[in-house]
Amino acid sequence: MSAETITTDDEYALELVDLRREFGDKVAVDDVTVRVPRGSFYGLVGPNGAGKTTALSMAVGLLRPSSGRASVEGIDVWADPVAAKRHLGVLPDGLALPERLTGGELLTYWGRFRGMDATAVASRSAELIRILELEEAETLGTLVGEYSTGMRKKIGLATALLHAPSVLVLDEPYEAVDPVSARVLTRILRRFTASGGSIVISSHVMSLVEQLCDRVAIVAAGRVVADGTLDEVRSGETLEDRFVELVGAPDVDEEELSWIGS
Ligand SMILES: Nc1ncnc2c1ncn2[C@@H]1O[C@H](COP(=O)(O)OP(=O)(O)OP(=O)(O)O)[C@@H](O)[C@H]1O
Repeated sequence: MSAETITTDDEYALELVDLRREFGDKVAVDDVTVRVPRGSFYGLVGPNGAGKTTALSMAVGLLRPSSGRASVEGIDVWADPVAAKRHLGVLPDGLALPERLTGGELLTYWGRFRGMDATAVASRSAELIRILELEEAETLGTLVGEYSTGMRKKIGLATALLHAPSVLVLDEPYEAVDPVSARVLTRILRRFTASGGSIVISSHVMSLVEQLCDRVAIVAAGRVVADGTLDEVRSGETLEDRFVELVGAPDVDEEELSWIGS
């Protein structure tokens, strides 16, 4: 799998500028600016409800921003979504999949829908299914609707990779994935960046982000509270300590929740 060659001079694979999204009175994403340099492995971290999924959804053309702009490889996602999406592989949150297809059928459908050549779809699908350890399910004719949570995540990743995009945007790619598959996934993602591709992941697992990402943004209450290289953001601490320091953690007094276990 090699990342597609990009001809634009733009130095950013993904650029979000003053992105904002309101839901009624709630400001979910509050003028967020994030720049992902080409070839980087970028981690977006933040507590539950911080606005990560909302920001990423706007970045990839799934959710219209209230204001601001998003571009992929220099192409405005909302002005020219078809061109921008050609460069993008996306694993959205709560991925809706055709439930009545097997994993292999889903990849075939997806690849052909994207206008890929049938031979390339067949060989890449078989490779992805084997590498992501979905072969047995395929042999048994297991439908995607019968997949476990982790298997759904893996077939979702396969759809994101199939057309060899240059930018991957993956919302919680490791969630519910077993340790063996996680290693495989890490190998795939590392190879992707080594061949020039760019990746943005959201994650709650700080150790994983420290291990994988060279750049990080911490998002809290819809705003970026720190961003830069991993070392800049950590500033001599662990990412988890820095995260808790910036985001804050509520105290739990001795008396509180005393009914638990009573
Ligand atoms: N469709 C929606 N309608 C109303 N509010 C929404 C909608 N989607 C998100 N929100 C709100 O926007 C805020 C940000 O949500 P978002 O899902 O982006 O957070 P997140 O950082 O991805 O959280 P998590 O880590 O729990 O997945 C939350 O307060 C959420 O309730």
